[in-house]
Amino acid sequence: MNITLQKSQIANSQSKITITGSKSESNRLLLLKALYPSINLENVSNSDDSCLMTDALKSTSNVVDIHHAGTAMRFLTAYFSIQEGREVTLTGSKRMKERPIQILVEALQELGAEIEYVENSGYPPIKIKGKKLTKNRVSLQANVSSQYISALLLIASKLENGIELTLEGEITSVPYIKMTLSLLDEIGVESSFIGNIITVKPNTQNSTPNTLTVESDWSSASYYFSIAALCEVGTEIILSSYKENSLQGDSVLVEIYKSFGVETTFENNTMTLVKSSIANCQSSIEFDLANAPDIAQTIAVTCFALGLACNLTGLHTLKIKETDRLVALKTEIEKLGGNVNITDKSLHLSASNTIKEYVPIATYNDHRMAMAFAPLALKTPIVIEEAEVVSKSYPTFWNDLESIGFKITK
Ligand SMILES: O=C(O)C1=C[C@@H](OP(=O)(O)O)[C@@H](O)[C@H](O)C1
Ligand SMILES: C=C(OP(=O)(O)O)C(=O)O
Repeated sequence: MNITLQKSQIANSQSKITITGSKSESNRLLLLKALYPSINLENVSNSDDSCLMTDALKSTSNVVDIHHAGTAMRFLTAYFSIQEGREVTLTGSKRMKERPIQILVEALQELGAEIEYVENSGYPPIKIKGKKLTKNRVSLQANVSSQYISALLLIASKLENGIELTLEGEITSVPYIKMTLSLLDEIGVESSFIGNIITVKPNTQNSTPNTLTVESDWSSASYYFSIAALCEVGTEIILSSYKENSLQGDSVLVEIYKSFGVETTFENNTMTLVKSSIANCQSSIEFDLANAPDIAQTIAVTCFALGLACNLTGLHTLKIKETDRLVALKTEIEKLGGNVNITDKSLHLSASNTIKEYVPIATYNDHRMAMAFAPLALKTPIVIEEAEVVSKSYPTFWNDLESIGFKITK
C-alpha cells in the first residue's frame, strides 16, 4: 500500500500520543518470562516482532519462522540451544537469511550447543538440537551486533555455572547490552560488566515473582522528535509513557534534538517535546551514533528537511539491518534532491534548500525508512511506498500521525 502524506495542522496545537512498549525491552522480557514463568509483564510491545517472539516461545512446532525480526532470531537461537530434547529449525524472511549469525552460533557451539546451518554457512536458517550447556567461558567479536551478546546474557543465568564473556574489538551498541544486564538485575540475576568482560551468575530459583512494566519505545518516539523539529516554534507534542532515566539508549534523542531547537521535559510518565527555537544551523551537525544506530535514519531526514549539513558516524551496523540503511538513505534522499556521500560506516549530507514534491520513497521492507521520511510531509507532499512495513515495530504509526493532523491518502 502506497500512501501520500501532506502538511498537517500541527503547528501550535498540543498533540498527545501513547506509544507501544519498547520492542527491545519486550523481546528480552518475553524470553526471560519463558525461563522464569512467574514474571508478569505490562505494556508489552504490540509490534510484529514482539508478537512473533511471543508466538515462537509458545510454539511446539519444529520449524519456527521469525520473518524480519532480528532480535527474535538472535535471542531464540540462544533460547532453543538450552531447550533439552527439543529440535527446532529457526528461519526467517529472505533478508533474514542475509543477516549474519555466525558469531553467535560459534559462541554457543563453544559453550557446547549443537547448531548446524541448513542453507548457507554463517546465516539462517539454522537447525538447533537443544541440550544442557556445561561450559561457561567464551570470547566473541563485539563489533558486529550487540544482539549476539544480549542473546548469550539472556540464557546465561540458566547455565549451571553462569557465563563469563570476553568481548573482543570495539564494543558496538553498548546501551543495548546494559539494557539486558539491567533487566536481569530487575529479576534478581547478578552480573558484572568490567572492561571487556561480562559475567552473569547462575540462578537456580525457578520463580522470581515480579511485575515489570515495559517503558514505551524510544526509537518510535524519534519520529515525533523529528516532527517537533520541523514544526513552528511553540508546537508541543506529548508522549507517554516515558522516563527521564531510561534503559533505552535511544533516549539520547533528548540531547541530540536540542541541536534542532527541541526541548524535552518529563512529568509523571509523560514527556513533552516543545519546538522552542529554530535549529542552530551555523555549522554541520556531527553525531557518532554507534550507541544509537536505530535513530540514524530519523536524524538524517531531520537534517535534510531543515536544509542542514550533517556528518553521522558510528554507522557500521546499518549495512546488516532490515536493509542496507546507508545505501537506502542515500538513494531516497537523493531522489528528493539532496546530496549524500556514504562510507561503510558513515553518512555525509550536504546542506540544501529544495525538496522535490510527491517523490515516492521506497521502504525496502524497513519500517524505519517509512517512519523516518514521514515527517518530511511537513515541508512537502510525499509518497511512502509499502507503508504497512511500520508494523514491524509500531503498528499504529499512521493512525497516530492522522490523530495529530497529518493528511494521509491511499
Ligand atoms: O538488542 C536490541 O534490542 C537491539 C540492538 C541493536 O542492534 P545491533 O546491536 O545489531 O546494532 C538495534 O539496532 C536493534 O534494533 C535492537
Ligand atoms: C534493527 C532493528 O531490528 P532487528 O535487528 O531486531 O531486526 C530495528 O528495529 O531497527
